[in-house]
Amino acid sequence: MWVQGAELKQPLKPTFLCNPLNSNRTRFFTNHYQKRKPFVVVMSMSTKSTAVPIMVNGCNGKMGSSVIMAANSAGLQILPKSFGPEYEAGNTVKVCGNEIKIHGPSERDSVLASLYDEYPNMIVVDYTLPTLVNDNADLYCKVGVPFVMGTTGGDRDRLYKTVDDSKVYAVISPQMGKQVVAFLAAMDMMAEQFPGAFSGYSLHVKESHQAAKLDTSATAKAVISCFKKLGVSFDDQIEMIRDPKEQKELVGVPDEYLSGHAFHFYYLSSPGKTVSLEFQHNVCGRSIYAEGTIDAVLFLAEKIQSKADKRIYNIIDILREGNK
Ligand SMILES: NC(=O)C1=CN([C@@H]2O[C@H](COP(=O)(O)OP(=O)(O)OC[C@H]3O[C@@H](n4cnc5c(N)ncnc54)[C@H](O)[C@@H]3O)[C@@H](O)[C@H]2O)C=CC1
Ligand SMILES: O=C(O)C1=N[C@H](C(=O)O)C[C@H](O)C1
Repeated sequence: MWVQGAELKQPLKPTFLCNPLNSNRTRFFTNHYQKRKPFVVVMSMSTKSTAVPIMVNGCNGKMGSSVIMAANSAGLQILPKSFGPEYEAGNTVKVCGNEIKIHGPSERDSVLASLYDEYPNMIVVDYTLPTLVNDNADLYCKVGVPFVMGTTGGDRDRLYKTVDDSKVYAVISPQMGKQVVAFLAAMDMMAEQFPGAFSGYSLHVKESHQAAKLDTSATAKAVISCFKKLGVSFDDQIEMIRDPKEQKELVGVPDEYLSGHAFHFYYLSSPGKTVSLEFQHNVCGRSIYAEGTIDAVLFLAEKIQSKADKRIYNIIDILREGNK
């Protein structure tokens, strides 16, 4: 990893962008990256390669296919079966050169049990739908197969309880982008260090995601909970932008990323509106999450091998251990 500083002539507004030119690298830029000299942090994806077998559920979705592409590069073994909707059951799809058979909801249990029998060191990666989170996690826990849950939504308390009760190893994170998670962790530390520091301030939050995203940003909700600990009152709705025309015109999403982006804006203002602070983290494409997911798989494989006592992890655990 290398870090290069550049003189900042305007206040720092952290903006996160995937570097579209190189899927294995990501960059932190100050705001308006096209116009200003960047303050750049470049991180290379882990080069550690191991043939951990993974089953990617939702393999032909945006995240599923990005994970498979990253898994190919990392040398993981992609198992040839995936959960999908009933109407796709029996189809074989080709994802980044891997032929994968889709299995519908009615055959999930037997397919997973026999696959786990054949590949006892397999790990499941789940990027399906918010409505499937709990049913899928229940099944992974029933069979006893470790998993990485990237899918957002569902009943999160129930999810953690199921995994905790089953003692299955899992990484659960609605945000797999390690650099975005680092920002979230910093917010959390700020909230712990300075509870109430923004007492009386009001907050407006705007998020833009591809039109197909069904739920409100889980990341925005996590950032808001930190602001609340800092004393900010937030009884407003998160402003969700799902219309591609607005995405281009209001928040400047590049055309090529209308189908896959995550832009987040947080506007804080003091009582009387004499002080304002703004934060944003903007991601184009899926590679940041796919790379974080591969790191999560490798991390989990190590934890399983070392028979770690702790069973449930998040991306902050991975960031911490990766930085030792
Ligand atoms: N944790 C993270 O960092 C990130 C999480 N996400 C979350 O991942 C999830 C998927 O996102 P995308 O890939 O963008 O969505 P997508 O719509 O492109 O993919 C969804 C996939 O689920 C599959 N699916 C539909 N019905 C199914 C069923 N009954 N059983 C199994 N699979 C079924 C679809 O065939 C498709 O492959 C969403 O919850 C999203 O919020 C997305 C990006 C990053
Ligand atoms: O669906 C997405 O795209 C994303 N979902 C996650 C969320 O809801 O926070 C992470 C990121 O925003 C992309």
